[in-house]
This record gives sequence, C-alpha cells and structure tokens, in this order.
Amino acid sequence: MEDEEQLCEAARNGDTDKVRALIESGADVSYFDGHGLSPLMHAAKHGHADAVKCLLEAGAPWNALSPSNLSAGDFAMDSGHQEAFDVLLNAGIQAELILGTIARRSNPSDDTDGDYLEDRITFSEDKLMDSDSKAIMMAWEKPLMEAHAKAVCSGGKHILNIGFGMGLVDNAIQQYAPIKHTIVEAHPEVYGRMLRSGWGEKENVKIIFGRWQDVLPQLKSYDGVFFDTYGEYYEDMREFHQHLPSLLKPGGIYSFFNGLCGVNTLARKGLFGRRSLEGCETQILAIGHILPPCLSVYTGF
Ligand SMILES: C[S@@+](CC[C@H](N)C(=O)[O-])C[C@H]1O[C@@H](n2cnc3c(N)ncnc32)[C@H](O)[C@@H]1O
Repeated sequence: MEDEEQLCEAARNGDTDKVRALIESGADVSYFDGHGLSPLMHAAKHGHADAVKCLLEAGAPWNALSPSNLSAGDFAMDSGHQEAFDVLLNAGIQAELILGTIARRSNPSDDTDGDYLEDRITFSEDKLMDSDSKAIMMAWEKPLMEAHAKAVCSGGKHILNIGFGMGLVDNAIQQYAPIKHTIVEAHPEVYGRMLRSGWGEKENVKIIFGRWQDVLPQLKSYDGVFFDTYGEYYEDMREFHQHLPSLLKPGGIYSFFNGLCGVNTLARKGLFGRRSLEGCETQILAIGHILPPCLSVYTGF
C-alpha cells in the first residue's frame, strides 16, 4: 500500500503515532484517496482530534473539499465530533486572521469586499448568489435568522441590522414591531431590490446605503444590533466589534453570523460551509466559537 493510503488508514484509525511516522517519512498530507477524501477528512470523520492536530501541524489543507463539497470540519460536525471540530475551527480561524492581515498589509487600500460589491448577483426564491455562483444567503437560514432577530429584539425597540441579503432577519425583526429599524446595505443590487420590494416605504425602517465602514458616522446607539455581511474578513468583523460599545445602548444585545470564510478570496470555498451550521440551536452555539467570549450574544456594554 502506498504511504498516502496508509496515512488515510492511520488517520481513520486514530493511530497518531503512525500518522506522525508516515508524515516524517514523506507521506503527502495533501493526498486525496479514490473517494476524494484527504487524511484530515478521515481523521475528522472518525473524531480523532489528536490525528487532526498532527495533520494540521504538518500542513494538511484545512479548507479542502470532498467531491460532495464537504470539508474536514463538515465531516467532524456531521459525525458529532466536537473536539475534532473545535481543533479544525480554531485552525481555520487562525489562518483566516493571518491571511486577512497579510492581505491588508500587502494592499492597505484593499477593502476586501470591493470585488464582491461590484459583482452582479442573482436572486432566486431560495437563494442569493454572487457571480461565482456562491451562495450569499440561502432560505434554509431563515430559522437561524429568526433566532437572531428574537435575540436582538429582546432588549428594546431600536434595532440595527448590517447586511440585508434576502431580508430574512429584517422580516423577522419587523415581527417585533421595532420603533426604529435601521438597515445598512452596501450592494447596489440588493439595495435596489430592497427599494423595489417596499422596504424604503416602511415607516419604522431607515435604510442606509453604503459599507458599514463608510456609514458609521450616520449610526446611533441601538437596543439590538445584528451583523451578517459577505465578502469580508474576520478582521472586518473584529473591527466592527470595536464599535459595539458606542453602537449599543447600555444593556443592548448584539448577535452576529459569519459564514466562516465561505467567501474568503484565498480560501474561496471555505473551511466550514454554512451548511455546517444548519439547525438553529447548533448554529447559535457554533457561532459562539468564532470569537471569545464564547457567545454570539453580547450584552451589557
Ligand atoms: C449574508 S447576506 C445577509 C443576509 C441577511 N442576514 C438575511 O437575513 O437575509 C450579507 C449582506 O451583507 C451585504 N454587505 C457585504 N459587505 C457589506 C458591508 N461592508 N457593509 C454593509 N453591507 C455589506 C451584502 O451585500 C449582503 O446583502
């Protein structure tokens, strides 16, 4: 048996010593077997967190996808292996933060979502797609968005949402009859669609067209804030978080969603597709892993 096939087998069996020995003797950690699965995917699928760590340390690609578009993170999550999932998630986040920093340093004027904001996008009943046919938003995310809306609307009647997308969260926010519901949206086509579908005429809605980074001076303080953009780096989300103390009223509630590098320009398809987070309860818990403190809902600024 080839070294790489043995590596897949050792990863599957959780035989970390053998995994390490094979790597030291030159086995290729980027190998895909006849089913299109990498050693990392095998280790993840069987919940062998130590083997996952060992393969990641040796440079196994955390964002590779199987023929059915599943990442190692998806395999771990789908099989209920939380420890292996956490190891992969942390590796992905670290890589994202580093890649984002490198991208910014090499091109400080790069606004990361500039390309996306100039792209044509496609709307259909159940999804919003970018020009690479990658999903910006999908209808299955509705229960998740409803849960976020419930959370951010539980603290008061002045609500801010960043990123309209399909309007799922905004429709849910409207159910709570906010006094003022401010929506920031940067994509001209999404904005155009918002206007065509009557959002501009709702009495309690204020639409601010532009990138949140550019329209910050127009924003006030809110009882609830939700953040879910597209085509940005974690760095952007971290930057947004730095504004929360002024964007949130005392006791206000913040929640966010991030597709975990679903559109990162370097990782392209991403470590954990949004599908990893399907199922509302899990989603909220999974979101909480992104940034400490480990909750997606922040209160009491
Ligand atoms: C994933 S969608 C939001 C989906 C939304 N939560 C829903 O429930 O349908 C992301 C949205 O953020 C917008 N967006 C991306 N970058 C942005 C930025 N810097 N400022 C404001 N909006 C942005 C995109 O155009 C897109 O409409």
